[in-house]
Amino acid sequence: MVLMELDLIKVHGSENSFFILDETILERPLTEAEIMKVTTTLTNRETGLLNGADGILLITKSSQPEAVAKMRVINSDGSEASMCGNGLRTVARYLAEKEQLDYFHVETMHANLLVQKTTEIGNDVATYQVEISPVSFQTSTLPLIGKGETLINQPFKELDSKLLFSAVAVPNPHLISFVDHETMESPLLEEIARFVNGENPYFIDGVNVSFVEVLGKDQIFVKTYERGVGFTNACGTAMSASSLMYVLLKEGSFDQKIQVFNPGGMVQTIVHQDNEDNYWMELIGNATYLQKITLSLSDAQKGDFSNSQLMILNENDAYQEFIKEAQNVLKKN
Ligand SMILES: N[C@@H](CCC[C@H](N)C(=O)O)C(=O)O
Repeated sequence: MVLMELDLIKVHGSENSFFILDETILERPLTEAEIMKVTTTLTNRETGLLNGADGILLITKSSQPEAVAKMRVINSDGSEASMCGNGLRTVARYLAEKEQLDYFHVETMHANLLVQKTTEIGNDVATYQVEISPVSFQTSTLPLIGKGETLINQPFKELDSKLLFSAVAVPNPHLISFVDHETMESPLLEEIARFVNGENPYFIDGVNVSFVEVLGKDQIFVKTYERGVGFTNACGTAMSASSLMYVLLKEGSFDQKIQVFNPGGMVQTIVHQDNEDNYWMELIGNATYLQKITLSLSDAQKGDFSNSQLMILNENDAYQEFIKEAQNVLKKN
């Protein structure tokens, strides 16, 4: 029997890390069971490939005439998410280079999103700009049960007695609270996130939970505990949703660049509102390749990486340099 080979690229967007797996170049599509097994095995932080990752970004054929391909997002626990902002930047780069395009649509679970190559955010840092939409404040879209039609900057006493929370789908579900520095550093985010991602009566499908600290005019810091993963260095949809809340609730403005710092670096966002009162965001940041890996499907499922072929790419030094400079700018302000 001929073994089916998988070509993977380990990538990161703000150190939110993934394996890109292009199913369109395989001999046959993977079964759902294979996708689940490969994801949980490769991404495991202790036993996975190259210290694991936060998920798999699966590229499949699109059924939509305007889209170049479809991106599926599989969290490290094997659950499927509707969107991934940091991941979409890296998929945009992969498809841009494969198809020789600079500006195109990628199909995601709920929308075809516009992506484009853009001016480098730092020296030699491949940078992509992606659309984050559709946005909904209807609690039924997250879903969030028992808290009315919307929850925007309101108390949620079952989670905390003092904080105010906003629930927004972009379209994956986010729960956001603006906090002070001391609260940001406390164990509260993890406690709340574990509760709403375990058996609970409110978020029956779980939710990504973020604390946001305002650092200055158009500068925020966002830390996220992701549904299906746990703490990640950054979550692109969370940073976009947090930017929207910053514009709606704090001193941010529409159509203005916001710098969003996160434990893995920094991105830029722009929040827009159209004539029909719909919101959408642009997320701008790195799309960094770390390694290219070839291994058989059966080894990927077994977690045997001894026969895998590895090519290390030298892009991360430029990214680390960019982070150093971004943090210096922050210190000076
Ligand atoms: N890290 C991603 C979001 C990935 C999906 C999320 N864990 C979910 O289940 O909704 C991002 O950059 O947006």
